[in-house]
Amino acid sequence: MADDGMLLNFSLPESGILNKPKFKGGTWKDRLTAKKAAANWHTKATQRLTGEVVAPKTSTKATEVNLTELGPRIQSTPQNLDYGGDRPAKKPRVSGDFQSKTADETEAPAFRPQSNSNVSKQSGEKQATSKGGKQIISSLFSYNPTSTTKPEAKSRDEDEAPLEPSNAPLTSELDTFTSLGISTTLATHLLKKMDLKAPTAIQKAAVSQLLKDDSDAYIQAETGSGKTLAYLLPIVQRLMELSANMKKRKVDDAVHRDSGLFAIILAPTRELSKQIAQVLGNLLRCAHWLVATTVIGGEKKKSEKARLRKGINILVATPGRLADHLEHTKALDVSNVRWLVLDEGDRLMELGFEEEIQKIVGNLNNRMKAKKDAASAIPGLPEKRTTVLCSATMKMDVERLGQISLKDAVHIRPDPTDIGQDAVEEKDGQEFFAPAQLKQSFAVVAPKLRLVSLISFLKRAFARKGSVMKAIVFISCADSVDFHFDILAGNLEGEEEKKAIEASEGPKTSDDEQSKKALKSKKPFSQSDPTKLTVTHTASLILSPKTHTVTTYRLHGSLPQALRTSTLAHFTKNKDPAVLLATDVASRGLDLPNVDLVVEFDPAFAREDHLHRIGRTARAGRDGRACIFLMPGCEEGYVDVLKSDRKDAEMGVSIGRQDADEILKKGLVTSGVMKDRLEYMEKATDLQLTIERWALASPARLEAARRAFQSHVRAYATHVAAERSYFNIKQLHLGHLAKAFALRERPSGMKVPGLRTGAGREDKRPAKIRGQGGEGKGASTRKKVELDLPEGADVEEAAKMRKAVRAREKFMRHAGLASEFNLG
Ligand SMILES: Nc1ncnc2c1ncn2[C@@H]1O[C@H](COP(=O)(O)OP(=O)(O)OP(=O)(O)O)[C@@H](O)[C@H]1O
Repeated sequence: MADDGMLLNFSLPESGILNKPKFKGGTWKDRLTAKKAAANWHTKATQRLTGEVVAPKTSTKATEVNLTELGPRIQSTPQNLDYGGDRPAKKPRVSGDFQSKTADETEAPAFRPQSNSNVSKQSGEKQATSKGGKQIISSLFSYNPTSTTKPEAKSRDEDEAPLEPSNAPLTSELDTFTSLGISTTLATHLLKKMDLKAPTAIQKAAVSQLLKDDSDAYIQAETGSGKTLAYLLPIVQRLMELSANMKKRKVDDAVHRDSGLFAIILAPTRELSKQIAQVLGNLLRCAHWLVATTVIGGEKKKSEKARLRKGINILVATPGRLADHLEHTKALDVSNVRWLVLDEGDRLMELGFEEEIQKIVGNLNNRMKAKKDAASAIPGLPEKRTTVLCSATMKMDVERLGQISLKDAVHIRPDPTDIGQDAVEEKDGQEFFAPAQLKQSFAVVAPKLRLVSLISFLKRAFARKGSVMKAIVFISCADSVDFHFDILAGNLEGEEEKKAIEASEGPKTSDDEQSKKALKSKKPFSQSDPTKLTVTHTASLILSPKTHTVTTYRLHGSLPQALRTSTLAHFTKNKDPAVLLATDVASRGLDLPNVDLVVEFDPAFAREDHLHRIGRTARAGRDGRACIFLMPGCEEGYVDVLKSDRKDAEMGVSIGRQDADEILKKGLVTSGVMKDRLEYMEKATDLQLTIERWALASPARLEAARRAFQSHVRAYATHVAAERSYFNIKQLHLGHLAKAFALRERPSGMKVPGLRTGAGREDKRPAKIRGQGGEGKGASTRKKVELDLPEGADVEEAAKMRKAVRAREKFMRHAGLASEFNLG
């Protein structure tokens, strides 16, 4: 089969499986090692077949590898993890150490499907020779750690009816927009032009409060509950009233673009800012004399300045860019600003925008005071400015941010009776949950099986047209997004590509071939090397079933802004099935239609981020599914965090659980009938080997795979301290993980030139200087990222958390993520 010499030993040896094989070839050391491995396997198989119980050893002696730039020494074999249960310290075997062997001469059973799959999983790792470099080719199904969790008896079934939604519009006849104080004109516009019949619970609470008085407010509600309109509606309503008053008093015709800037909305990402501006634009169609615009960077400042000069009433901005304009754009007069909204306030804080926000607030205060002194305020304009903070998740940072910009803020939350729930018992005021109707599950997948399991999972999800229209897969870093995009994009080149598709689907009929040909013709990029950053979407050969095409997309902060925008727009408009591979740039606030599945392939760095990620589905009362991939061992402890997402946990609603075996069977054995019980292993192995060969075939791809692996490990080291017991880098089996990046080399020897530093960013200056806000001079004065310290956290814990945040910040810069959040 393979030119890499991998032998898949599917048939039972004639001498019987319990007879010891003979060892030939290689050096005496290799023969001895192989003999020992086979003897060990032989003993275990005998014990199992004779019913003898083998007590698993819980620890393995770790072999340490020093992965450059990772900081702490990381062990290639994790501590305290049961990798096969009875294995002595494993010395990685390297194919280059062997002399060339024929398939017949290869003895250690790498992948040995037998009647007892447990036995096959205990079989030894296998090495093979390759022309040239040293390679480790391990079997996918051997030495995998065993899971520590069991499916719960009362788990929510996939096909079960969803629970009552908690973020849907209200259904009572009494709950109308007009009953909240919204004018008939605006309410009619909402109904007729935006198809919004009734407010959601948070809109009901926020609109009535913000129309009633000018107190600062903190709006907190689940993801997808309509918070954007919850703050936009009262602002637009108040401005429409102001305009009507001016007309009545004959002060002026009405409010127009030169009347002044009345409201500023700040958001942490450009994508979110654009989305808010779009909702606002739709709203303002019924008040065309009000003008809104965005200043978010990513385009020439000159054109932003020109728009500001023309006059605007509402501004949507990212903090860095706004601070910059406040300093350098004279035309920007903020003396009339009476509403300041900080959307995703906790994120703004977390990414170190505190200084910019302080600068902005200070500037607004000064200009407002100066204007008052000049007694030239517009009649009817509120005396004081209202600051509104909006987020689905609340942390200490947000409260700190509140202290600098919010005074005696009213905490606005949905009335529990409106969302069919009892009042939530608050623990330190920090309770936030996933939407009730969201079906959550977790997949326990060993590191080696991650890549094939992801492909299988997505194949299964998109198998039936209409079952999943759109999915988002969250990946920790941009390099890894690119690597997985290249694979899903079907960029496996010619024969290999065909083999991978066949491996994952079985042989094709001529009709199938035709449909695949049609798919191929859609491919817009070169087949030879990793796709260029200019390609962000393409038909996915590997995911597309015979009946329809699945398009794969990628999105991360290292892409040029114009491309980020066009990619999202394309994904949004695409009416056919599509999957978006994205970093956390897509986790906050984005309202992408028809997303019915979120996959957290890499768990989020913190629970709050996880809630925002899964909140991209199950929005505004619609159904949705979310699945998180966890590795066997300590990561499975994260299920407790998943349980804490649910208000209904006490009602016995549990989180569904899937195993890699199940995922592979469902995704790869598409005929529905397995030829034998181990067919899925064969298919998974073929798929994995094809991808490995594809990666090996080009130095550029290999480098991309290495880069992805290293960035992934770096990212892994940046989980918040509070969750590091689940995501413990010392427990990470780097060798096994490397396989999920199609690598056949030791992590310790890996050299990755040119790790991503934010390529594709328009602003190439260092993050420090970019921190000045675009046209900055000198070094940044940005403060260190502040922490989400729980009350009573001790000094040691605080230090740990600080370190984690710093590491995360450093990683973000390294991985080009800083630009995702416009840290400059
Ligand atoms: N009253 C309503 N009736 C029906 N749909 C609504 C209503 N209000 C908002 N929506 C829709 O709900 C979806 C989510 O709204 P929005 O993006 O404002 O949620 P959010 O609470 O800000 O979410 P996140 O926390 O993820 O940012 C949007 O598609 C929006 O059009």
